[in-house]
Amino acid sequence: MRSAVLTEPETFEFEERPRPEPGPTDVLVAVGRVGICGSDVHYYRHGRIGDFVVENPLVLGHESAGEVVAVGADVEDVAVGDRVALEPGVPCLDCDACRRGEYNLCPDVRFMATPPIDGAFTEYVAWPAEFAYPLPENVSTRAGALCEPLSVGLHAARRGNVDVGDTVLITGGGPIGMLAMEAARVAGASEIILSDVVPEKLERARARGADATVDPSQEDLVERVAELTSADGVDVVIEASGADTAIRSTTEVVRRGGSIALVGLAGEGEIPLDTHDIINDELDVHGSFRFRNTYPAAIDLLASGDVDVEGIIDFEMPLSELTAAFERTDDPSLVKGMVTVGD
Ligand SMILES: NC(=O)c1ccc[n+]([C@@H]2O[C@H](COP(=O)([O-])OP(=O)(O)OC[C@H]3O[C@@H](n4cnc5c(N)ncnc54)[C@H](O)[C@@H]3O)[C@@H](O)[C@H]2O)c1
Ligand SMILES: C[C@@H](O)[C@H](N)C(=O)O
Repeated sequence: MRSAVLTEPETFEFEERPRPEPGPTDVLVAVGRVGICGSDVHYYRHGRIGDFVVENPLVLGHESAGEVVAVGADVEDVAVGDRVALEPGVPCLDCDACRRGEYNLCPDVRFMATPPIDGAFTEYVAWPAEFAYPLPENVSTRAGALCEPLSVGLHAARRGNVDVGDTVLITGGGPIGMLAMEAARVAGASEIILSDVVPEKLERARARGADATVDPSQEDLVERVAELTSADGVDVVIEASGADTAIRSTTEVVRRGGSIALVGLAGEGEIPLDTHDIINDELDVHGSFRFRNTYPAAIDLLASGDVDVEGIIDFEMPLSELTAAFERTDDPSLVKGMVTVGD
């Protein structure tokens, strides 16, 4: 099979590799669509993200879906011919975190495209059947691939305790912010404000249902949110930009007793937050790391049409043009690039 392998920063080489053999509890999937995530681009540019260093050639891509072409002897719930979305993180299911149900916090998780685990920019992937979710007929393979960033958004909305009638501010209108917006809406938010510094992203957010948008490079975010909320502040902030200024402002734009979900990763982890605000205003500040138990909900929401993920896709390019596809994601006005594999 043909695999696109990151051999050094900014270099993909196409290698012929043996098609993987599914183990007894695995499915073999002919990959159909793979989204390009910011973390893929970061590995492509820099060869590392923090302590995760690409030391050996690595296949990137962790937002994937495709068709099952073989199943292991013990697989019962997934069949050849099923189209499936692949959940990219496979935890040990035996440690304390896994036993608590917080499997996204498993220290031994094997996560696609996180060194040394290969991802999905390749023709076939063998993956545990438990983490391959069949897609109903009315959910496309490309939507299935985006169950992954949708899951990040769903988990963030859960971590932020978004409730019916809430006003929610989402800072950052990249794929995660856009899909956190979908998640907040289905969780019951009645008003959603989205901030970004790129005008096209704000336009896109309004077209996708944001009630108001703010460009913090042009206007004061705290003042604008105060205007929009009659000075109370929002019930929930989902921080999905990773920008220092946006992270700092979370405690100022949220109402007393409100909640903050921090998703965006800043260049440096240490960012001052006003602890007096957090204490005096009884703010709930939650980290939001990847996701857990979200794929079934993501697929149901796609099947019912309650959320849209395909509308964030700006372009599709074939695996053979992977370098050009990665280069294209540099355009700040674009939200999501998608790679087609196979037919
Ligand atoms: N916690 C997790 O599990 C998790 C998972 C996926 C991504 N992430 C992180 O979430 C963040 C968002 O991911 P993405 O893929 O959407 O990234 P992205 O870079 O595509 O989007 C970030 C957006 O924030 C905007 N932005 C920049 N400065 C801003 C500011 N001051 N205020 C508001 N918006 C601003 C950018 O214009 C961009 O549209 C990244 O930091 C990423 O590393 C975290
Ligand atoms: C969750 C996933 O999308 C993210 N890029 C990560 O590697 O953690």
